[in-house]
Amino acid sequence: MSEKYEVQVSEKLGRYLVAATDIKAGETILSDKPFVLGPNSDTSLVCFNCYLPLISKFFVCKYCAVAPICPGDGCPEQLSKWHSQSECDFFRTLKLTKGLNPMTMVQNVGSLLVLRVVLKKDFDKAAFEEFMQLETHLDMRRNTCVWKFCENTAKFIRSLGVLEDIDDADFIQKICAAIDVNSFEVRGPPVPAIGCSELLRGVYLKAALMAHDCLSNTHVAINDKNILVCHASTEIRKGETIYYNYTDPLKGTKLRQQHLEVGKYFRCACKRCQDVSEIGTYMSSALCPGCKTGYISPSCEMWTCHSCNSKYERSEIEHKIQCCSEKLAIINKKDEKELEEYVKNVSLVLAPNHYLLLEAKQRLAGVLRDAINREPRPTKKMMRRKIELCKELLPVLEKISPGICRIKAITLYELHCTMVQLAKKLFDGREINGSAYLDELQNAEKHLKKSIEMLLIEPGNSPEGELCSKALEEYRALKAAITGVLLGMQSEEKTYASQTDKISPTSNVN
Ligand SMILES: C[S@@+](CC[C@H](N)C(=O)[O-])C[C@H]1O[C@@H](n2cnc3c(N)ncnc32)[C@H](O)[C@@H]1O
Repeated sequence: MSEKYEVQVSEKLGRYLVAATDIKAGETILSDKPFVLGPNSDTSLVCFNCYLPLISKFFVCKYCAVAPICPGDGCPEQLSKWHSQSECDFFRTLKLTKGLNPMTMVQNVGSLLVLRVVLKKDFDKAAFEEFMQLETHLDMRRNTCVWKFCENTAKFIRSLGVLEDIDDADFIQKICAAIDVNSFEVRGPPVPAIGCSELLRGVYLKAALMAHDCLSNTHVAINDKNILVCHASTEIRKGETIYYNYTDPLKGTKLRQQHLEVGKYFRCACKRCQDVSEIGTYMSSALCPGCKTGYISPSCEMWTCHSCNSKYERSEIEHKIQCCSEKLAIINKKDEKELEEYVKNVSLVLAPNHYLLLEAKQRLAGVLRDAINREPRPTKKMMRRKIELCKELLPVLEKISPGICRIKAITLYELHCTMVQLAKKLFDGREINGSAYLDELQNAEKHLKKSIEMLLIEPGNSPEGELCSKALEEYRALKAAITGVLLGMQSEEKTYASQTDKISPTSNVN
């Protein structure tokens, strides 16, 4: 199969991918195995072989007697294994020649990923050279705190004696930088029965070349074998740039830009970043204190109302927004009342789709979902509120993540669940008739169908893939319920018709 993309180079983006052909939404653009995958620099201890968190105790590898690994029966069979033969031999030699202690590796687990890259230079030369071509922004990092932090890794790796044939004094700094600028977050394997997992970082040499845009046209998923699959989230025409969103689309422009500047060393100038209204969502805007209906957004040193044109001091508005942000940081985000109170109060200050309000609303929808699932008799009020929240979130998601989008798929699924539950409750309580019940079920079916269309590209055993299987089962059940209601209505009509048939002659006589 010929590649769906080609690599181009520009002064602004460096290397980047463009579509080599027209690509439809949902089509696979590329799949990529990790060049390296491993724990973060600030991680807690994980098994060096399978990356399961080592919570209370660990064993060391029988062969090298250095690498901390899973205790008991060892690593689960189905998980990828990362403690390679060459690494094991390397540790074993160090143990014998320099007395390398397992505790040294335990204390330096944050440097493991860098060490694994260094070991690749001898065992996977071609890929290693490709890795060393990746963007590093080394000059922007030099003498910053991140540089100083990486010096600890450099010192540790030097102490293992693997850099003796390397002349480049910045060798480890380059590797740390290439990992920081190019890696993808990867969910580590979940601890059986507990479910928690460590967040890992993976470098994918093909996928790393995708440029960023806050309105991306791709959807990236990493499966349980750590293979990254990139699909088009919207149609991409031949010659168009393939964009991946490096940052969180649910954050406002200032936060997204800070994240990109600090972690990826560039200033984003995409359509969303250049538009103070954030493509009409007003996700960083406040309510105009003057007209109370318009939204104010920053323009130069002032904040200006889009509706009445009033102007406000930047510091005054930013202080108000900062207070809303600090308040959200301290409230109990598992408490329905606290979240409702926050939404109520902050709605008097912020635009309705401000990212802080959206975060609170998303959390509130989650708290209501848990309560509805937990309670034997959830109230209609709870269900209506959850439906309202999902309906408020969806149009914003449609604007900031057009096409296939994971959060949108989950929100649509949640919306459908509660619509079905509420409709059933109303119908059983004779508060709506069969026809209104049918309408609600059919509307819920549309949302569920849209959700499934997006979830179908998620890897089978990821949480989203599991949601997809559940959604498919529910789709069948919902179809059956709809047919049941239709049949019920038809037989009622027949009964009604046969009753009127019986009545009619009499009526006619009259
Ligand atoms: C993950 S790398 C992408 C591959 C890189 N262009 C290369 O040649 O190796 C991320 C880097 O690409 C550049 N980049 C990506 N998207 C960009 C954008 N929208 N604007 C400016 N620079 C961008 C930045 O230098 C950023 O740090």
